[in-house]
Amino acid sequence: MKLAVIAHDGKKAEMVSFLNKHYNFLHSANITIVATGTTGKHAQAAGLEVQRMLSGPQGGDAQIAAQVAEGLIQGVFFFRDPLDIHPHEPDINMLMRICDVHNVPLATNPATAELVLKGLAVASDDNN
Ligand SMILES: O=C(CO)COP(=O)(O)O
Repeated sequence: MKLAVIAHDGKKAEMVSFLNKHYNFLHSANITIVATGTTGKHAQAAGLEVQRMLSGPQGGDAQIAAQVAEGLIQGVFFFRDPLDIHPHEPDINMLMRICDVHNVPLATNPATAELVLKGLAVASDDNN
């Protein structure tokens, strides 16, 4: 299973601490993590293993949306900063729309992401 993680600048620290907190589960459940460029750089600097796409404003959100549309990504954790403006707002909206079009779980804050991970843990227990 592949999960995408994306965080706006004001939320990158929260994303790294979220991933650290859940790394054992993600690793043991064989979940591959793909990230937009700078989010991925922060995660790698914290010692986490992630695949990096382009930075969000350079097309990283669009690359992740394409993988969602192709059925290659099964969940998206997108910690958005609602208090900041983003030059690539159309790409952000497009990624969220594509998740809805393809019924792919999309968590836009850590509280929802926790619940999604709990659901994945239950699903992976059921499969074992
Ligand atoms: O801008 C982003 C999401 O819209 C995130 O991109 P970065 O991880 O490259 O900062």
